[in-house]
Amino acid sequence: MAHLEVHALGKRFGRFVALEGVDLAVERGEFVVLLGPSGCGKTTLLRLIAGLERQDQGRIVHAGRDVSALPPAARDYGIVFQSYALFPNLDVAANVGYGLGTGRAARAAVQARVAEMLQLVGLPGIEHKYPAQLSGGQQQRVALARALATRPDLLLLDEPLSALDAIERVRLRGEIRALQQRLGVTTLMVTHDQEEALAMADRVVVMRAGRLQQIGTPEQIYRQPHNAFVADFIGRSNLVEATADDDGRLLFAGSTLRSDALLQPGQRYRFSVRPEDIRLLDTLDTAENSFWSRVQHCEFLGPVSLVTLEPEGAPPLVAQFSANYLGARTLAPGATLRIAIPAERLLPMPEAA
Ligand SMILES: Nc1ncnc2c1ncn2[C@@H]1O[C@H](COP(=O)(O)OP(=O)(O)OP(=O)(O)O)[C@@H](O)[C@H]1O
Repeated sequence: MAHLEVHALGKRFGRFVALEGVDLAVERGEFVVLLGPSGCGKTTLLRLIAGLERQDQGRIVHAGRDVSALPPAARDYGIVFQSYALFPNLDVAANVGYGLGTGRAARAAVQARVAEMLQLVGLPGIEHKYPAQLSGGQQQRVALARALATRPDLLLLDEPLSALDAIERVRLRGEIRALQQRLGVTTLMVTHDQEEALAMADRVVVMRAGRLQQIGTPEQIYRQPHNAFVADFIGRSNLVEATADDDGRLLFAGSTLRSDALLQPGQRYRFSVRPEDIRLLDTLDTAENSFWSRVQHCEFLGPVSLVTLEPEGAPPLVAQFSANYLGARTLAPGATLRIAIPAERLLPMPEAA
């Protein structure tokens, strides 16, 4: 049995179906990220697990206990929200110690635990500051300290980084991941930022319109997307359509391309091709899977360039070439290039889940 299990969970708001048939199993100590576009239901799923919202269908089992009908206080989790939900009129010590009990007897233990938690999140000695005196990143570290102070068995993070600036976001995501690994606390985080999800998660759950699309490691989600939605949502991707000939090779841009997959003659296929998987060849190179393309547009981004290519008789493709890879070559609009897509990168997309 997994540490946290969600079975056939469903939630409606009036006639709107926010979640439908959601099944999820999170192992002890795992960091699982719920990822999807705005409105796909990821926050609703987190709130159901927290007991802040009640499901219409299905069950939630945490550490072998059915918590589906329990109020939030009877469940065993700590939570961090997007906006710094600290009490503005309480100092940091009182915020972090909030759930730790009161009374004279507990005082010394609470003080020690607060100090330990602040040390843990890299902010020792700020007990007497008030939230308004802290930066956004510091406030989220304090919120994290508060969420973990009671030694919860589950940590729930609802877009904890999205209100921070880009540099602080990257720094704090590394800190949260390191802390989670050190404590071994089972964690579920919501984000709409795919880079954040890939960087932090053991497994990513991709959601769309209230349904799960794919669950897998960051590598699986990126390299073997189950459908076009996942391929497009995670990273950039070109959708290439081509028909297999009698030999199971693809007719594309005046060339025949080989795929590592077994293709049925006469059948039309869709492939997701990552921009970084497109190769730029020397003009005279007639390597396997190569074809001509005209440069429509080149976007210089520093370490990489994004180049929009027009293969003959096919929709445009976006390729990504690193500065090192391009060397001294400049890709002027209108230039004709020899391009290749490796056979192992031409794997047909299964249809929508
Ligand atoms: N209390 C509510 N009453 C009515 N509709 C709601 C309520 N909460 C959420 N919804 C709707 O349910 C859908 C899913 O909301 P949810 O907040 O789970 O999405 P999300 O994937 O977290 O998106 P976002 O990143 O924008 O928060 C949205 O269309 C939202 O408008």
